[in-house]
Amino acid sequence: MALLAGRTVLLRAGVRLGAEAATRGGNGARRFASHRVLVEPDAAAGIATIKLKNPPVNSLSLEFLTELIICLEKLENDKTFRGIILTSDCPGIFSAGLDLREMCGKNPAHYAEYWRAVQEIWLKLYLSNMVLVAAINGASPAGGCLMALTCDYRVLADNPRYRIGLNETLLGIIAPFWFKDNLVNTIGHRAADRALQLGLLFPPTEALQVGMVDQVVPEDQIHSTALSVMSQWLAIPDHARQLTKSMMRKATADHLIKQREADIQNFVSFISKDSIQKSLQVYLEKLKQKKH
Ligand SMILES: CC/C=C\C/C=C\CCC/C=C/CC(=O)SCCNC(=O)CCNC(=O)[C@H](O)C(C)(C)COP(=O)(O)OP(=O)(O)OC[C@H]1O[C@@H](n2cnc3c(N)ncnc32)[C@H](O)[C@@H]1OP(=O)(O)O
Repeated sequence: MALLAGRTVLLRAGVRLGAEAATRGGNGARRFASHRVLVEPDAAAGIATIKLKNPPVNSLSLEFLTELIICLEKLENDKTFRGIILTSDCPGIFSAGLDLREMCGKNPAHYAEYWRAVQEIWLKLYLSNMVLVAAINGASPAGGCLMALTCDYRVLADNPRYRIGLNETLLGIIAPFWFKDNLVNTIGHRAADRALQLGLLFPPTEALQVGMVDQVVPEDQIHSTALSVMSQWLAIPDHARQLTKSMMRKATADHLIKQREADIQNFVSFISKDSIQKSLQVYLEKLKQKKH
């Protein structure tokens, strides 16, 4: 069982906590990994590296999100860790964002369950007491970008194929208000207005210019850079940094928390529309045909 949104929910079949590997790392720290979320602990440094491993593109399926939520809960409750580096185990892809198959051809109850999990992961990441550094080692569209935007610092590997942004309009869908709020808080209103309307995916140089990421580094330096950024952030006393983080983020998170059920209903009715289903199916089909 896992705690989702203050309520206890049964994990869906296939997401079995019992399937985790729990071993001890070299430094004695407990290492735990689910199927798709690898955690590499460095207890001495107080840092855990989370590697997303849902090949081929780390799309955020309900099962993957559930595993990630459980993993974050565990780390948040483990006093050993003060910082998380969020990165990908899938070469060239940070995350392709929400899994389009969860939003196509399913029933309203499924859409509602899925959207609650999307809200939950965002709240968990955005309000985390730990320092979160995104080591973005691949393409990061839409929900992938959103995950990175929840972090306290973003390092992007310098590869023109690694584009990042909220491209929802290109799919004929709309970034929800809390995606928008997170982006506005990061790059400012004017740049967010343009980026959201045009569904812009920024290559590294432009992403840095617009403030979508904080640093662009050669690919082979991404982890060492994330570690050095982390040590700078961890040098700040936790209580002062955490209260400041909360002061900066609480209003944005509360905006969603207060409207959570209404946001789910909005999503379900929007995504259930025939026209939206058609757009998503066409988009998925285009992705599949790209290779042929
Ligand atoms: C009133 C308003 C109220 C509420 C709100 C309303 C609306 C809700 C808004 C919902 C928000 C959604 C945010 C999202 O995250 S939507 C997802 C957007 N993601 C994308 O656009 C990325 C699409 N993917 C790509 O661009 C490329 O795949 C990528 C650059 C990531 C990788 O390219 P690469 O060439 O390496 O791989 P591909 O051959 O393209 O893909 C491999 C297989 O993976 C499948 N795939 C890719 N992305 C997804 C995905 N997001 N979901 C599911 N499946 C995905 C792809 O089809 C290939 O499959 P196969 O052909 O191998 O079967």
